[in-house]
Order: sequence, then structure tokens, then C-alpha cells
Amino acid sequence: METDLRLESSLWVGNKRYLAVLTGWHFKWTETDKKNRDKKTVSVPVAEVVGVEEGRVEILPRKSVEDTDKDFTVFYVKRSSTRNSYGLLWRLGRTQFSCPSRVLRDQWTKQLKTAVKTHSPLRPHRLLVFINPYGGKKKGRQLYHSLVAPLFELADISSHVIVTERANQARDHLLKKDLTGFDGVVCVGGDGMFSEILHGVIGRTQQEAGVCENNPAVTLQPCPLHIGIIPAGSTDCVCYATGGVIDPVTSALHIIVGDSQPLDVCSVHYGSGLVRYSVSLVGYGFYGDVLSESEKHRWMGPVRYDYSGTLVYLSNRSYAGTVHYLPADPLLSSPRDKTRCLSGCGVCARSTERLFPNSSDSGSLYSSYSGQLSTESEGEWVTVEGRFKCVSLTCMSSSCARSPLGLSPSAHLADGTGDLILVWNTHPLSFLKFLHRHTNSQDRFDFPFVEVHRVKAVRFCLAGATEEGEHEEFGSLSAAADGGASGCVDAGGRNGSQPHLEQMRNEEKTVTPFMCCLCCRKAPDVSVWNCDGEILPFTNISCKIHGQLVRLYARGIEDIASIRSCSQETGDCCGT
Ligand SMILES: Nc1ncnc2c1ncn2[C@@H]1O[C@H](COP(=O)(O)OP(=O)(O)OP(=O)(O)O)[C@@H](O)[C@H]1O
Ligand SMILES: CCCCCCCCCCCCC/C=C/[C@@H](O)[C@H](CO)NC(C)=O
Ligand SMILES: [Ca+2]
Repeated sequence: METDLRLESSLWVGNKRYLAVLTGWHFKWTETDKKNRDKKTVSVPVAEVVGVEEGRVEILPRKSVEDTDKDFTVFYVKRSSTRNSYGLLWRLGRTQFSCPSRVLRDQWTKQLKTAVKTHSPLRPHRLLVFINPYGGKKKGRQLYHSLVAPLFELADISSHVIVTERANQARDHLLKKDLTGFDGVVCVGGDGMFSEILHGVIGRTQQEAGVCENNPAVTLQPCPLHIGIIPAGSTDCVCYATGGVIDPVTSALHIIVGDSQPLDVCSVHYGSGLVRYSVSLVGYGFYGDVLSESEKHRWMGPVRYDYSGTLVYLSNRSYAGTVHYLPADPLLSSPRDKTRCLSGCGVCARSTERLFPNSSDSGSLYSSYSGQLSTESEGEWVTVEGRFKCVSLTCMSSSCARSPLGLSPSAHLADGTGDLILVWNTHPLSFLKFLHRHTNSQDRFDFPFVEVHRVKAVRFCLAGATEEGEHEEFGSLSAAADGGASGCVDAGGRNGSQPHLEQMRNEEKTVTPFMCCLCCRKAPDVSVWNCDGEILPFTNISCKIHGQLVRLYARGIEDIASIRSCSQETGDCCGT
């Protein structure tokens, strides 16, 4: 294949002559002017070519084509580092080449297009795009049409765009409508909108596979539809934690080149029913209270979290409860090993091998999914009882602009585990120090009142829980599973009605929502769970991590150091 695709010739860029070479994986061009001692090679991986057009073409600020018959234009990914974030910004690079003849021009465009097809098999052709017009600063629609749609058009991607008119429309569409022909779903919005799409995609996959989502012990079917995130929300934690930047153009380019980043998903259950899925934070105490308070101040926009955070901090609350957790294998990784999950992460790659053991034989990743607890022994549950400022479970680092390293900086995107962070009740100033460390790179776990565990499953029980329907002891995951299997009800509103959730919600009689304790001076003894920015209507929940259940059009956080050393070797391997 390598030799078939090889092409080499002299080409002109402006008034300079270059030697251009297309090998199997790279398209390179080097200035051939002998007077120039600093010969610079630009080398673009074929997988990062966005489009090849005949003529002299520009697409921004608007498309213009000068249809000359000896020219062609190549669009590709160019990187630049950013301040304040950990990932790399991707921009659209463009070089216009002139050939000595039309025949050679046609040969170049044909070979380049074939190479792109061969080397990036996951590039989408057809996408279903949901835009939340009210997310974040309400700029989703404008962002999509001005920055993203022109790039999709350039890359020959056809998209069916739905601007939502109500909450849960995207989820319901994914659960019920015909999705034939779509390669992926794009979410233009924030974490809440992403969560809708996550529920739609997971629910639809289980529906089609005949898998009951309520059963916490079941091996869920991994989802074949990829999800792309164009960030247009308030926190955009999922986008930040999976790419290191919040930038619509970068996200669009990752979608176009067909990047594929597996992601762990946590299922949250109440009794024998599924409540929700989470990829970021399932948090009780401080983070639940902040969310609950911030919902009252939605009109403030993204600042609502800072305002509510201050109020909740000043209320100085803690909650008594029991946490049970199932530790992950400590030999594989640790939340305090000071490593980071970066693009090409070895820990996640080994997890892929465990989860999809025969994927290279069968040719399809999904046909060989082994699940997690089904093949591994469950291990010993650990119980911790006490009074906590917060209990947080995160499947990924949960980094965001407010906290660039996140809740758990060494957590992995796709290792099949989550990090459980227990913050015991402590002096308010000590808790402030702990919170403050989230804004810098100091070790947030290096406090006597903080513990962190890498886990596969968690159960929580509020001390003296008085909620109706929450009296029963949680058995093991498998015991809960028996209940789920016998009474397999529809979860997460798959038919739009959410019958079991509604019924169970009505049973939650005594859950006290967060009230301003500064006025009433009485701290309520019940908080709420924050599940990726949604308040859960239950307190005594159980959670299980499902390794690599979904795939995003992303590639993790690129390591700036390795990209830099790559540039030094080749002159500039990432574009001009
Ligand atoms: N047309 C709509 N009208 C009202 N709500 C909608 C509509 N479309 C989607 N939603 C809901 O709006 C909620 C918030 O949206 P989104 O996540 O996009 O923005 P955000 O809350 O500002 O950002 P973040 O979640 O990152 O903090 C989502 O939970 C989603 O279900
Ligand atoms: C003295 C300074 C105190 C600053 C405290 C900063 C703490 C920041 C921690 C941020 C964690 C964000 C976790 C992400 C959660 C998301 O899943 C969720 C949905 O967007 N966001 C929120 C705000 O709940
Ligand atoms: Ca994980």
C-alpha cells in the first residue's frame, strides 16, 4: 500500500519551489532553493488532512474558489499551544500548490484523497447535530454556523442539524427515531446537553441489544455511534477533560479526522433501577449543594457557580453517611501516582486489551467486548463510615477552566475505573485550602482529612436515612442485579415517560433541598447528588463503572512536550 500511494514531484508554493512527497502516512514538502540553508520541511500526517480541493481555494471568512487548472489546495490540521489550558489548539492550515501540468495536478489530488480515505477509516460521512440554543452564553447556533459548518462542508461531511426546542429532545430523538446512515452524533452545548446525548446513545444501544439497563451487574453493550462535542456551555468539563481545551474549531477538526477516544461511564442506580449515567462527577455534599444553589441563579450564566460556591462554602456543612467501595487493582495504577492520562495513554490501552481481547482477530472492536466484572473477580468491598464535607466519584480527571487539573489529576479516561474522593469534616479554613488547590497544581489529596481510592463500584448510605423507599440495605451488585432482572423496568425515560423514576421520585418525601443556611442558621442534614451537573432525586445510590462504554471524536490531551520534540526533528512536523 505504501508504494502504491507514493508520489513525488516538484511543486510551487507562491514563488518558491518545493520537493513534495506523499508516502503512505505523510505528505511532506521541502523547499529546494539551494540558496536557502534553513531548508524547512513541512510534514502533515495524511490522517490529519482535512480536505483537498482543485484550484486556489479559501474557506474563511467565506468560501472562494479560483478555478485554475494547474493548482490545488490542501487543508490540514495545524497546532498551537495555549495559555491557561493543557491541550493544544487545532487550527485549519492551508497551502496552495501549483503544478507544472494539469495531469500532475489531477494525480496529486487523486492520490491525496485516496491516502486520506485509506488512513483514517473512522472519518464520519454523515452526522446528526443537536444544538442547544440556550446553553452557556447562548451562542451555540452562531458558533456552529460560523465556525463548524464550513469545516464540515470542506471535509465532505453532510449533517442533519436539529436546534432543540426543549430539554430532552435530543435524548428522545436518539432513543426513538431512525438513525440509519449516521456515523456519529454532535452535541453543540455544555455538559448537560452532552449528558442528554450520552443517555440517548447508551439507551438506544441497549434497547437494540435487548440489554436491561437497570441491572447494575449487567455488561452493557458499547455504543457504536461516536459523539462529538462542540463546546457551548458553562463548564464544558467533558470537552476540557477529553482534549485539554475548550475550542469549537479544535473540536470540529477532531470530529472531521475521525479521532476516537473511549470513555468510561458510571451507571447510577437506586434500588433496582437505573437513575442516570455519568462520565464526570457523581458528588454528594459540597458539589451537590453548589449545584442545587446555582440552579436558583441560572440567570447569572456561568458566574452562578462562583456565587453559589461562596454561599455554600460559608454555610460550612457536612453529612454523616457510610460509603462502601470496591477497589480497583492497585497494581494497574493509582490516583496518587502523579501520572496523567494523555493521548495514547498506556494504562487505557491495556484496559482496551482487557475489555476487547479478540478485537484484532474479529476486525471489529465491538464484537469482542468482554465487559469488566464478568471476567474479573469482584474483590472485597471496603466500608468507611463518618461525617464528610463531600463524597465525589469521578471517572475522569473532571478538569475544566476553573480547575485545569481537575478533581483527580491522575484519573484515566478509559481504564474502567473511577476515583472516589472522600473529604472528611474539617475546619472551614482547611476545606478552603483543599478547594483552592483545585485551581493550581498543588497536591489536593495531601491533607489528613482527604482520602482517594481508585474504584470499580461505590455505594452510599446516608446516616439514619429517613427517605421512604430507601430503608433497604444495599446488597452486593449481584444481589441488586437479581432485583433488577426480575423487574426490568424502562430506565431514564426511554419511552419518554420515565415511569419508574417518577414513581421512585414520589417516594422521596424527606429529601431537603439546599436552603440558604445563612438565613435560617440551621444546616439541613441531607445534601443532594450532583451527577454531571444534574441533581439526583435519590440519596442512597449505588454506582458502577463501565469501561469504555462510549467513544468520542477526540484523542485525549496531547502531550505538548512530545509534539515539540517532533517539531524539532523535522523542522515543523505540525504545519507551518
Ligand atoms: N431548547 C432547549 N430549551 C431548554 N433547555 C434545553 C434545550 N435544549 C437543551 N436543553 C437543556 O439545557 C440544559 C443545559 O444545557 P447545556 O449543558 O448545553 O448548558 P449549560 O448548563 O450552560 O452548560 P454546562 O452543562 O456545561 O454547565 C441541558 O440539561 C439540556 O437538557
Ligand atoms: C478558594 C477558591 C475555591 C475554588 C474552588 C474551585 C473548585 C473547582 C472544582 C471544579 C470541579 C468541577 C467538576 C465538574 C463537574 C461537572 O460534571 C458539572 C457539570 O458541568 N459541573 C458542575 C459545576 O457541577
Ligand atoms: Ca476512568
